Amino acid sequence: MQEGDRMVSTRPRDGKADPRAVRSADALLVRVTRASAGRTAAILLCAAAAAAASLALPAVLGLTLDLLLEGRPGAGRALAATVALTAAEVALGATVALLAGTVGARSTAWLRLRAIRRLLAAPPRSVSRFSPGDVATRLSVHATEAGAAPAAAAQVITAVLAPAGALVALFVIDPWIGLAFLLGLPALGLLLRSFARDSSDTVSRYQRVQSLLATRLTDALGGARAIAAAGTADEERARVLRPLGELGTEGRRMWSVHGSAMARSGVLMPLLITAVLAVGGFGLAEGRISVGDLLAVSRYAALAAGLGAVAGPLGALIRGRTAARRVNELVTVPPLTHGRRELPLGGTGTLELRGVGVALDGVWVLRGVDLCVPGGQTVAVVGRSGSGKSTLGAVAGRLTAPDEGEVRLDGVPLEAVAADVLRREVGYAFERPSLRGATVADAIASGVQTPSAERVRAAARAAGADDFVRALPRGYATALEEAPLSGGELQRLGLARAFAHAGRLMILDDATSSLDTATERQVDRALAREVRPGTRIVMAHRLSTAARADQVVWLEGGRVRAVRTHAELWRDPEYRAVFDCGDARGERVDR
Ligand SMILES: Nc1ncnc2c1ncn2[C@@H]1O[C@H](COP(=O)(O)OP(=O)(O)OP(=O)(O)O)[C@@H](O)[C@H]1O
Repeated sequence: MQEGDRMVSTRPRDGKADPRAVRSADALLVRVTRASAGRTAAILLCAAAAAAASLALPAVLGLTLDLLLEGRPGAGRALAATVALTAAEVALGATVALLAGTVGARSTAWLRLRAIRRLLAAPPRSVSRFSPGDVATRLSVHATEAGAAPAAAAQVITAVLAPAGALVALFVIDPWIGLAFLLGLPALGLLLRSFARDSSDTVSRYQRVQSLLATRLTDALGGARAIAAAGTADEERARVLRPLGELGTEGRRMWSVHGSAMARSGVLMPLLITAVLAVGGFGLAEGRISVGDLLAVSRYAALAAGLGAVAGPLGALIRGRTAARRVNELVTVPPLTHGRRELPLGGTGTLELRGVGVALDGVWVLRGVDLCVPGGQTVAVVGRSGSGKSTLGAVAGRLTAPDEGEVRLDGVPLEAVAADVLRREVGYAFERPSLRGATVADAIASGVQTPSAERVRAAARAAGADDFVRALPRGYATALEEAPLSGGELQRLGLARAFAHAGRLMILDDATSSLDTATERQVDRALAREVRPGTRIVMAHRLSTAARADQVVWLEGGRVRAVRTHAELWRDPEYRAVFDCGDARGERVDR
């Protein structure tokens, strides 16, 4: 395994959502809403006040008309009230839009932060089921949609308030008019229900295809060199773009659900308003209502018909809930747990594995591993590709937790050790290190503790990196992205970082594979003389590394086949075959 390994693409499940996943995602939305509770409450209040203003407006307008027609006093004041209510409606509407934007942005940031924290706290093997493209889509597009859900929920509630109030007003003006409107409501209810159901399904499929596209694109970008070398750019482009057809289909389906709901409500609502106005006309003819009342009825009917407009925020809420499920999958990745214990002072790094097993994707890749590495020893872990060397390295330093058994360092179970103590005392170097920091010096220094500039240089010298770093345009102060690094130089910087933070246990996972033999030996000597002494676990494919180690752990199919010195093991042709030296009996060991 390498640091910054490419993650395996997941193929998200299709079809109906698991009810537990829906409940868990809804709980996440409740938590995100609580985080912006004040602003969300302000949206509700302002929108409720805007609804109240729109409800009062037709009554005041009708009264103004009646006063003007009948020449009664007070028409001026009624007109002023009309203007004030209109202004309040506009101002409150603008405030709601502003608050909804702010709540959306804050909620999105909240969700992203939680998801990123959890991804970084989880063991790499749990995170590996999400590809980088999938994670990027969930954190960008889907977090934004989920972040818009709290404001959309508030808007759905308030979008119902004004129509409900308008319906009451219609009944107050004339029960027959109210009844006429009420008769059309079941059709509207059915329409909204079918919109919510169809919309949720299509949105879920659309979001899945979005992730698939991003996954394929990032996979292709990551493997650009291999694609160019293989001359398969056209096939790759076709592979990346293949889901576009499905995206288009799902997109069209999504908008056709939306459009047909709009069209149906577009027919239903004018019909309802016409029916209401007809009944109002009879009421006027029969003297049950005044001309001003009829004007108010026409406005209230339009307001009540605005119930159809709830489809907008309802659609945003549905998209947000579906997107929250995808973000929630990141937020609920089980974290790697840590304890609070210190390691014994002066411990030499004795490592014990007792009955350790690790299962990946339901398959045991390491099983029944019993090992005891005395403090200060260097142990080489050898075995064919896929035999479990990296997994053993990961479990030995609690980058991952074992599924069975226990790992102890200086007698303390690793799961009981505090996270900062663990990362201070257990260091890693990988085949392809992922460097962090603004400059080359920062990259070497990055870790739970910041070593001095002198220690950074000493570590770089020990790792054989000092010469090429000093040859860079600004030496150690060269910006990391401006430092042209070969594979071997990158590895040496990764080693330098591990050396600068050396604790009682250091795990070198194929960390010297790109170094030439002379440099590797020089690094090995410096590691013995200039770096803090401790236990070293070295995953190796090279004969020379195994030969120099105090002991060799020979892995085969996830089990320990033997633990002996290299010289002892060398007599076994099957061991020699691991190094492709099956016939090399008596071959000089490169020490
Ligand atoms: N994230 C993962 N999900 C599922 N299986 C995995 C995962 N990572 C590794 N494996 C499998 O676990 C087994 C052990 O892998 P591991 O990387 O430990 O082997 P290795 O001996 O270090 O191999 P190599 O020498 O090629 O680096 C392999 O069969 C591999 O396919």
